[in-house]
Amino acid sequence: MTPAKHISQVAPKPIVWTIAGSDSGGGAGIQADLATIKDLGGHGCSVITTLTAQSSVAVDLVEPVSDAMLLTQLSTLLADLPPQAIKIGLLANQQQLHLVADWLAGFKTQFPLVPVILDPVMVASCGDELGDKSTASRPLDFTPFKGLISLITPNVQELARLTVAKDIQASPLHTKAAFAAAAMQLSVQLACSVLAKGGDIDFAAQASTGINTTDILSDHKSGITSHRIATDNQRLAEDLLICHQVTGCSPLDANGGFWLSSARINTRHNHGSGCTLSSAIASVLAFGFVLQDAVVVAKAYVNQGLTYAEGIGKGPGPLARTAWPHSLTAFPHVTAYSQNSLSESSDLQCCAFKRLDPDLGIYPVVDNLLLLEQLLAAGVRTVQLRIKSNALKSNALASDELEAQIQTAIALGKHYDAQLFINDHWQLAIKHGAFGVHLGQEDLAVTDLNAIHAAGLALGISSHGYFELLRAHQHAPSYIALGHIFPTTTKQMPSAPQGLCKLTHYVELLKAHYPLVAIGGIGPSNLAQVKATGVRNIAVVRAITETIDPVMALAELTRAWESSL
Ligand SMILES: Cc1ncc(COP(=O)(O)OP(=O)(O)O)c(N)n1
Ligand SMILES: Cc1ncsc1CCOP(=O)(O)O
Ligand SMILES: [Mg+2]
Repeated sequence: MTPAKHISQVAPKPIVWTIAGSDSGGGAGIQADLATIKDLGGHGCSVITTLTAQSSVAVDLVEPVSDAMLLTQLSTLLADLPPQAIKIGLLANQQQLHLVADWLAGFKTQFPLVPVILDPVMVASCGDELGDKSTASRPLDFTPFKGLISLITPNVQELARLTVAKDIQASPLHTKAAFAAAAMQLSVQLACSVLAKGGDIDFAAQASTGINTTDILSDHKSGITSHRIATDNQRLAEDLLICHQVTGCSPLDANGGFWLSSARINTRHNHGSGCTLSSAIASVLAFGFVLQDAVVVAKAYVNQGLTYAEGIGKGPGPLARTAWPHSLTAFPHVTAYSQNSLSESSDLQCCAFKRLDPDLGIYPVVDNLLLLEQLLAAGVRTVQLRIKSNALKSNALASDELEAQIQTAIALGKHYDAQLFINDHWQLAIKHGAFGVHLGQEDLAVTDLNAIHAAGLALGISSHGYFELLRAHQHAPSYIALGHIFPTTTKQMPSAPQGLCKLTHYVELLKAHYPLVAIGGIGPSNLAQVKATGVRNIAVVRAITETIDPVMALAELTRAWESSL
C-alpha cells in the first residue's frame, strides 16, 4: 500500500492539531488522530480535553482535564507550533466547549484562514457515552462554534441530536430525505459545511424493509451492525457533503451538495473511524487542498484503513494505517445532491470514451485557424481549437462564422491526420465529425455526453483537484487534464495553482487508467520539473502563441520534453 512517493517527501510537513480526548486503548481519540496525521505526512500536536479509561469493549471512566490544563496546552502550542489545520474531537462538557470556542474565536482573529474541523463525538464505538455525566441527559450545544469552523462531521445519531431530536434515544432520520434535510439544517445552524456520515445507516435497506434508524443504531451498539456489514458487502455506505461557502473551488461547487458512496467494507474493526476521518480531513487541508478534495482523500484513507484493519483486543479493532491513498478503488463515487430531486441521476457513463495512446505529444491549444494550420503542417499530433464564447461577443464573431471556423479546423485536422479537439462547442464538433471535444467541469452538467459518445468522438475533461478528477473519471473520458499547475494569465481561475506536489499525487492515482495532460503556466523554464512528476503530456497556450516563431517553439518544446527524464 505504501505509495511510490509520499507527500511528505515532496511538500513541507504541515502542523496539524488535534483537540480531543485520550483513548487509552489506542484505537480512537488523540491516539488515532496522531497516527493519522503522521501517516498522511503531517506533524501532529495534541491538546487533551479528557482522559478516558477505555478499551475496545468498554469506557470505564471519563475524566476531563482542568480548565487551566486545557487552556495552557493551547497557549503553549500556539507560541511555538502554530497549526495549518485543527481537528476538534471529544469535549467533555458544555463548559469545556465554551472554553475551546472562546479560545478559537481569538485564534481566528489572528489566523482566519486556518481550517477547523469539528467531529461532534458523543458515543464510543462500543456504545458507551463519552462525555462526562452532564452530557448523558443533555447533549452538547455546539452553537458557540457558529462561524468558527469549516466543517462538522456528525454520524446519523449525532446529526439527529444536533438537529431534529435533542432527545438522546430518538433518531427520526429514517430516510435519505430526512437525513439530507437535517444536514442542510445543521449547515445553516452552524454556518459551516457538513459531512453527514451515513455509515451506520443503510438507506436501501431502510427503504425496502422499513427498519428504523434506532434499530440499526442499537444493533451497532451490540456489534451486530458489523456482522451485518460482513454478510453483505454489496451494500453502500453513503455520506452527504453539504458545502457552505467553500473557497478555492469552482463557484458551482462552493455551496454544492454531494453524496459520496463507497461499497460497505467487510469488517467489524472500525474503532476510531470517525476520529480517523476528521483528522485525515484536517491533515489533507493542511497540505493546501480544498475542502471537497480533503473529504474524498480522507474517505479513501478510511476505506483503506477499514479494508486492512486487523482485530486487536476483544472488541472492534482500530483501522490499519496505509498512508496517502493512491488507489482509485478506495475513493468514493460522487453524485450531485439536489434538494428538488430525490432520484439523483447517475452520471456513470455506460461505456468508456474513445481510448487514446497515453503519449499525445506536446498539445498546443490555439484560438485561430492560421496558427492551427501552421502547427498541423509542422506535424503536431494532438491540438485543440479553443474559441471562447466571449470572443463571439467582443470580436463580433458571428455564430455562422464560428461554425465555419470549426468546420474548417476539423477538415484540417483530418487532412493532417491529427487528433483535433474542439473546446466547448460540442454540438458543432459532433455535427462536423471532429476527432474529439474538450470540456470543463462546468460544462459537464449541461452537455449531452451520451450524444458525444454515440457520435464516436473522443472526450477530454479538465480537472482542478481530487474531487473534480473523480467526477471526470466517472465519465470514463479519453484523457484527463490536470490544471492549472502554475499561475497563468491565459484564463481566470477560481482555484489556486495546483503545483508540482499535488500533480505528483494526481498522476500516481490516475496514470494506470488515463492519458494525463498537465496544463497551466507550463513552458521551457519548468517543463523538466513537470516531466519529473511522471505526467506524460503537457498542454500549452502562451508557450506557443506568445513566441515569435510558434513552429520553432513547438519543435523546441518537443525536443526538451522528450529529452527530460
Ligand atoms: C487540454 C486542456 N485542458 C484544460 C482546458 C481548460 O478547459 P475548460 O476548463 O473547459 O476551460 P476553457 O478552456 O473552456 O476556458 C483546456 N481547454 N484544454
Ligand atoms: C485553458 C486553461 N485551463 C487551465 S490552465 C489554462 C490556460 C493555460 O494557458 P498557458 O499555457 O498560457 O498558461
Ligand atoms: Mg471549456
